[in-house]
Amino acid sequence: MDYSDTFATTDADGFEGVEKRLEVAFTPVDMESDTQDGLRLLSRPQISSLLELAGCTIVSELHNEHVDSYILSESSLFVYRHRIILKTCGRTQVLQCVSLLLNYASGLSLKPCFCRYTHGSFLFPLKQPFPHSWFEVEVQCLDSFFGYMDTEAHSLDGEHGQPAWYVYCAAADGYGTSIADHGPLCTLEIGMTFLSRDFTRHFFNESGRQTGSAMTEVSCISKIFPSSFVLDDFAFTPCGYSMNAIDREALSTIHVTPEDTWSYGSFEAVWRSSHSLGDSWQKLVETVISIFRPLRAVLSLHEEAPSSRASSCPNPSGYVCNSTKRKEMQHGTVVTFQAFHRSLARQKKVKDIIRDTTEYPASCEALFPSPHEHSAEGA
Ligand SMILES: C[S@@+](CC[C@H](N)C(=O)[O-])C[C@H]1O[C@@H](n2cnc3c(N)ncnc32)[C@H](O)[C@@H]1O
Repeated sequence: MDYSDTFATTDADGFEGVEKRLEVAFTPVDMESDTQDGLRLLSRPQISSLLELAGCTIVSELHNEHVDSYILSESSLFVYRHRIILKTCGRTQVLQCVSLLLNYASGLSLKPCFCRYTHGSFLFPLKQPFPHSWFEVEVQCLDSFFGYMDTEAHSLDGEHGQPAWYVYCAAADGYGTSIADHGPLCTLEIGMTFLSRDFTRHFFNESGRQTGSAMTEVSCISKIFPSSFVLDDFAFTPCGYSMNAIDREALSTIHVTPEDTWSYGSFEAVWRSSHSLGDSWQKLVETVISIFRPLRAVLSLHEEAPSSRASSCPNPSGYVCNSTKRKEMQHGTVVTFQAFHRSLARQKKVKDIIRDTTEYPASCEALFPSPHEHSAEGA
């Protein structure tokens, strides 16, 4: 089928789907000043001011007893009692809001104890605004806020030695030992480029009448989540899709940029696990990749309670792994990075690959690592 008449684009210069992800964890200045709600006491005007500095706005929201979840014009925001995760794409300037965030947190008697900043290789790096075109400059900017902690920055190589994943971490003294108290977190991020057209065709909405939930169903994204997750999905006009899903403290977020020339999709999941993960997250990766069917995918797993054995993902079916890196961070957490590409054996023609109609998995119920076995302490 020829889709050329169906597809539209929103930006003749190309949309940068690759997100910049900033996570900051806080601790009370002293025990007396600790509150039940912590960062969740930030007012809507305060949140809007932070987002304005980054260059985005709220388009939808969802709340439960642990987390406030927002879909943004450019990706997502999650606010927990002691942790904030802000993920933005396009030409947003996520680091521009750090100063104000620390200010607001200080007003709530909270001080930062951990920061992690990550992103994949941008599709259009030189179109990124300051300080995002160069990782070294981003690191300088982050150090200006968090440099008094233990910091480290790494570029992890993908195919042909090209940097493919960037990670910056800052941790206050004692953060490593406090992980057991706050409950170790696992964060899985997958970035996928050149998505199958059979997948991306579901995310065009020129009439503005398509709903996010219809896109979630028809694309099979709904199959990723057990029924315990509450989904908030949003269809952009004329194209594009974002979704946040929450289940108690666990979160997941998916974003799709479907435009042909710069198609990009991302999947993220954050959950608590003080136990060995088994192979649940690996099955989840297989499922996500079988639904998005990208030509290339990069994966990062950040474990606060790393298992003694290396946690890497076996090749999803039809894919080859061309890079696996494991980095032990100073404060005891571990990042595993992997890069995959579609197997050459299946690459008859790029045209055939992007039109491939591989069957979707029947159901992915119960693959998602369960957050229920862990404490209900705020993240
Ligand atoms: C849904 S957002 C999410 C991008 C995300 N980081 C990803 O993984 O692709 C981007 C998509 O929505 C489209 N879009 C439409 N209106 C938009 C808007 N007002 N702001 C940002 N993106 C918009 C973009 O062209 C693009 O296809």
